[in-house]
Amino acid sequence: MERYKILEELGDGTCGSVYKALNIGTSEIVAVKKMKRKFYYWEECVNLREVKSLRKLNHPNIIKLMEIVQENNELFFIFEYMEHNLYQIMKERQKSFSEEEIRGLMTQVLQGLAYVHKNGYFHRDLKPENLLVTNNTIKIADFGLARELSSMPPFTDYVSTRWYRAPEVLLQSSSYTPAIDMWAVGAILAELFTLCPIFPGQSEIDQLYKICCVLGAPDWNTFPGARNIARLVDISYSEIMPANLSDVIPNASLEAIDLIKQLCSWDPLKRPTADQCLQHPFFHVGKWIPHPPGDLLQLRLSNCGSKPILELNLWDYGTSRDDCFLGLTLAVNPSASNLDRVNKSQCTGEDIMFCSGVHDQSQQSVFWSLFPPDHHGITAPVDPSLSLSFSSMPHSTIEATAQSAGFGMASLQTSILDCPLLAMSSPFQQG
Ligand SMILES: Nc1ncnc2c1ncn2[C@@H]1O[C@H](COP(=O)(O)OP(=O)(O)OP(=O)(O)O)[C@@H](O)[C@H]1O
Repeated sequence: MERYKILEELGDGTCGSVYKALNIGTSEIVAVKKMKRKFYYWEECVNLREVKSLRKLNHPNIIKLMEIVQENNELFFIFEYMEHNLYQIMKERQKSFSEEEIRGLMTQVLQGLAYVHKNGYFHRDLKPENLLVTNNTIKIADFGLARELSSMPPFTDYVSTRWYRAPEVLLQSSSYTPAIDMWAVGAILAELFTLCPIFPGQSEIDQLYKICCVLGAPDWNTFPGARNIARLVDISYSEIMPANLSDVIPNASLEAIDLIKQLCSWDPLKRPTADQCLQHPFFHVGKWIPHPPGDLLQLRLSNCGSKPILELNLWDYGTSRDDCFLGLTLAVNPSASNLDRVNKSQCTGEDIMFCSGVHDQSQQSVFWSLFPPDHHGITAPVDPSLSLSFSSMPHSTIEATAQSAGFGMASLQTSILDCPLLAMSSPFQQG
């Protein structure tokens, strides 16, 4: 270990203490986990769950185990270093994450988790402290409790931190599945919105009670073979009514609420897998438009304070000649102050608020513009303040920075119809 210079302690966990360290030879910053128990034989070391699982798992969203050092009956894991963990980030944050940020984080967690599950493991201790973050990258860490799917139940040993512990674990079911990780994902997703744990139980019984307060009592038959079912029976006698999840997480969209509901299902069989989650509409409402080579397709609405954020996915318009020649004009009635700001800051006299080419070849471009409703002959519909029309417009060179992008017309309509200020009105007109 003389190759490493310990710089500071990062965390003190159940199994080990973690330090930030410098690899003197390479000048690389690493995280060193010094295991608390002694290891006398190399076989003992390589048989550790953390070693067995991490040696097999290689994914951009899973923390990389770089080296294992056994020295003087002590065992050290050398990991790639990450600057923060999600718990610290949430604790220090003053305002909640935007849904776009949450989508970005959760997509990565789910991709990492899907990979873990596909490779025959489940993590069993997912919690914000075990999600490590550097810049915008998040990685799953602490595979100390990871378990091979093929290992035989019953899994009776300690599993997962209480607040993120699935009901079947609290009730000591005879077997656990990767669905226990999906429960934790649901609880973490909810917490990303509110910055508070959704089920902050103070004991195992209180944990079940807190879950009942949000979800209501479960079906008795959900947990056959659960050794602690009496715990739930006691609680359920108090006839707790389920809460409205939208009241518990008021800043979450309906899509997010639906995903959290599915993930936090009492019944493990009803929870979606990590792959299924990634297909959920929550991840497809406002996805980023991938930047085409050589161009930035950017629509900055939220920075101007306009509501709602309108997002269009150009890929929904296909690549056929007709599609590409179609200029998409989006006419919205933003608030006057927003409009002023945008016009002054970006458009210098033009009424086009935002637009962007896709490729350099103008004939291949699809672009959109955002107009105040009464300019250039585009009149606002009688009542609703949004209209959409297609027209062939000259290609503008005004550039805007991409803030968000991307959903198809179907979801645009849905969100618009949900919002009284933005009922969809005028029909599409092909120019
Ligand atoms: N690669 C890393 N880079 C930076 N910090 C890390 C890294 N690995 C772990 N940490 C920090 O150390 C803390 C403890 O690490 P870890 O969870 O691996 O230890 P543990 O003993 O298994 O803990 P637990 O009691 O949660 O099981 C983490 O919450 C994290 O803040």
